[in-house]
Amino acid sequence: MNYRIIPPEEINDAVIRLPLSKSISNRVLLINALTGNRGSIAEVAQCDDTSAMMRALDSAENNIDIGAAGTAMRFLTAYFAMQPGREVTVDGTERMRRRPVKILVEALRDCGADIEYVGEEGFPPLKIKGRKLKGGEVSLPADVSSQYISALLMVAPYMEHGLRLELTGTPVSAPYIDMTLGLMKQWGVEADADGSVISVAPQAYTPVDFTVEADWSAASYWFELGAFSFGDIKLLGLERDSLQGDSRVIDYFRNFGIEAEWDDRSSLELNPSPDISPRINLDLTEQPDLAQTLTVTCCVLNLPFHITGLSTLKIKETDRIEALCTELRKLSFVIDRPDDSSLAWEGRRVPADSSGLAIDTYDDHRMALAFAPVAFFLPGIVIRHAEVVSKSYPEYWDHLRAIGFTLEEVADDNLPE
Ligand SMILES: O=C(O)C1=C[C@@H](OP(=O)(O)O)[C@@H](O)[C@H](O)C1
Ligand SMILES: C=C(OP(=O)(O)O)C(=O)O
Repeated sequence: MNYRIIPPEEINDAVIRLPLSKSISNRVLLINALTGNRGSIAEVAQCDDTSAMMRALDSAENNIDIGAAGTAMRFLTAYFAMQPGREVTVDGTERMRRRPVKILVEALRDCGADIEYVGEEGFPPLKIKGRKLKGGEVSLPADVSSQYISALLMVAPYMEHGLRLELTGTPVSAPYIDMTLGLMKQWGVEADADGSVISVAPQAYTPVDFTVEADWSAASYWFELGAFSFGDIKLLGLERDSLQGDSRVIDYFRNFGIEAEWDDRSSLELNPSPDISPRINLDLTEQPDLAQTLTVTCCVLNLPFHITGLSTLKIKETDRIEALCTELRKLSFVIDRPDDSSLAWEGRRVPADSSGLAIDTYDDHRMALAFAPVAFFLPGIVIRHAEVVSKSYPEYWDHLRAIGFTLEEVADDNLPE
């Protein structure tokens, strides 16, 4: 399904109830499963990645398909490894088979887990024979994915000797580790974080009642739209003292003239102003999921930028560095890659590609989510495979329609090659 996007003339008093956080939801589902599902969770995010998690946790089958959900792949590998008597094969999409898990598998093996690679060494699918894990002292590189660390930490309380995890290298996505530790604490499990060492003693989670907050990564697309449209947008459901590192989007968008003001605890008003920074320098080591939003925003507002901390982008739903450079070039922007972990733009443009207005999304929800607001500058821009947003934000297109956007379905035959 391809959508041609026609924006309304202006956006006035838009009110958006954001989807719930998929990262929090997938942790809460896992932790609650470890309590025997005795807690009460009001509601979790309803999207592909949480459905994959719920299906896997409910399944008595031996073959578990987690689709494209990175968190589900990593968290469930740890979960099934510590279920004595359970034997499963965990697999996912073609892309999931290219997303590395070796660091996690080796750390779990060090804890006593029995995990084999079914195909290529270092990648899913994984054959897991569950058993009681011993745990103990484990050292692992923290500069590839924080999800390995979150996975180990969440199951650590049930290891015979607990876990003393030593992180080496410069950690990426650190706020997601804090989110994990914060949620474990709400379920009554204490961890001790001391510099690069995190220790969890043997203990058990206490079931609790929990409400999941809205998703700050999803909020970023509305900040972007606010910056492009100059419209008033109110976002509902966000938590002010959030567990999500992507709440830094508030600070980042001040650069683009967006002042965000809390009406009350969970209602955030975006007020655009013309007060825009002439140049953007950002380090996104802690907020990799904002990379597409921020890069696209800089280009469209014609702001030269240097964004660092992007080393993990190549192993996400697609190689996001490659995808961004290719698609932004279609819109005329020539992006530089000073090194493996940064992107820069100094204002160089070429004539827009003749296939110009059709954006490829590469099975990556964030490509569709971040490029759709560009319609405000380029009415009629097409987002190919618009259905990809269901990974984290299935209601996105309905939300755009509700504030006056027109979305026309376009057949593949009517699009450039
Ligand atoms: O733990 C999580 O919920 C996530 C951690 C991050 O991944 P990495 O730690 O692999 O960067 C982030 O990109 C992903 O969307 C969600
Ligand atoms: C990277 C992402 O998700 P995951 O790694 O969980 O697939 C994302 O949602 O941007």
